[in-house]
Amino acid sequence: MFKYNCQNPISKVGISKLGPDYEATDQMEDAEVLLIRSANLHDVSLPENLACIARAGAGVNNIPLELCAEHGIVVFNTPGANANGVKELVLAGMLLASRDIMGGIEWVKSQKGNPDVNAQAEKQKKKFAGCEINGKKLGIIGLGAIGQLVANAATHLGMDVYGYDPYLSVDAAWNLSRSIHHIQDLDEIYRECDYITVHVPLTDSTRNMIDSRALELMKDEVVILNFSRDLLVDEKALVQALRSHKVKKYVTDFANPTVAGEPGILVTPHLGASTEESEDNCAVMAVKEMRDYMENGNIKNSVNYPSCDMGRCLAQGRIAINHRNIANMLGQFTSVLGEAGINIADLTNKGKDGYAYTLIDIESPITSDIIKKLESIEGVLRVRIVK
Ligand SMILES: NC(=O)C1=CN([C@@H]2O[C@H](COP(=O)(O)OP(=O)(O)OC[C@H]3O[C@@H](n4cnc5c(N)ncnc54)[C@H](O)[C@@H]3O)[C@@H](O)[C@H]2O)C=CC1
Ligand SMILES: O=C(O)C(=O)COP(=O)(O)O
Repeated sequence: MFKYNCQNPISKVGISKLGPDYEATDQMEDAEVLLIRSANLHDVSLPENLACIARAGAGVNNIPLELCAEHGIVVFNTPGANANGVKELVLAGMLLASRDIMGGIEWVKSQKGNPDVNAQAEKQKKKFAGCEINGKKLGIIGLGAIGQLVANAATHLGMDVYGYDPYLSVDAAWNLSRSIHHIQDLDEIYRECDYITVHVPLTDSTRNMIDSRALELMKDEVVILNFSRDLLVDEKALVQALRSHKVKKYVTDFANPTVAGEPGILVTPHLGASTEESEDNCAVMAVKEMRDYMENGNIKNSVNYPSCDMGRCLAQGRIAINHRNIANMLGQFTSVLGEAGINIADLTNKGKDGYAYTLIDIESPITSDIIKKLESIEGVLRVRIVK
């Protein structure tokens, strides 16, 4: 039986996929598995027996990834599972920024009971008029799961799309419409585009990427959309740019004291992934990844450990070892098992950056002594008996 704890509400469709071997606990410290969305785990102490964290969503800036890796805790996310939900809100954001749709709706609301509202509306409507997005240049920073959906949809809406992503995967490139201009120099996006939308993860290297220098390069009356993370934008500089009419509108999904109530800023309360479909997709994928790890030791879509797949264990037993990505680890593992007379049926070892992971199928039962020996090898972070 595995104990799991949810730090955020997780869709019932996902929870229903857990099966009888999983028991919910309200006590985070008892959990072997955490299922989360945006809960901030940077300031909490992680449970002693925590084996993995499954983030039902894309962004993992709320999780101390390095600390988790150091403790042999594998962190998963669900790439692409909520991308369509975000794409649709980005499209809505572009339209809301182009005409004063919100202002117009509010005006009509304020006319409740006015028998002359129809005639008045015809007079007032010019206040809320705007422009079309058809034919405008859209710059997309980050062409991952969301960026590529936004790019393709925008081309269908008649926009001239400029995309920038220095780490673009081959798969992502295949998915992109051929009419999208592949931009090598980010400044070109800043200089050329009427709408700029950012779809990169928040990391130390992307923090504040839209700063006062970037804002200065932009066209007058640019519209900026941020459905990624608020800290990607220097929002104090952005407010100045709005007040001086350099920026026409800022559309953001992240409420904070700098943007709340500021004229020219449209803020939604982190609604990008809050659709039934995205919530279900993310939860189902998170549960699937987590179960494959807990039950088989396999790793798919981890953000701090390498992928590793040995299928289901058909041997007598399986050991999972999380360790540093350094020389001679495998040799030491096989020596310990060999000295104990345990034959290895199968073995996989994968490394990613500073961390590595080894799965070993064995043909006889393992004892706590052998586990202790494996744990005491320099560089081993965690040993888990999967079967
Ligand atoms: N508002 C919301 O509810 C949601 C927000 N998000 C945010 O959106 C971000 C992106 O999500 P996905 O597209 O699903 O992630 P993804 O991982 O599929 O795509 C991110 C892309 O950014 C690119 N990238 C990284 N650094 C870059 C840089 N310096 N310049 C240009 N491109 C760069 C990567 O190569 C990758 O293609 C997430 O990290 C998260 O912060 C994601 C889902 C929902
Ligand atoms: O997936 C992401 O990165 C998101 O920002 C969505 O967050 P949420 O699951 O709605 O708290």
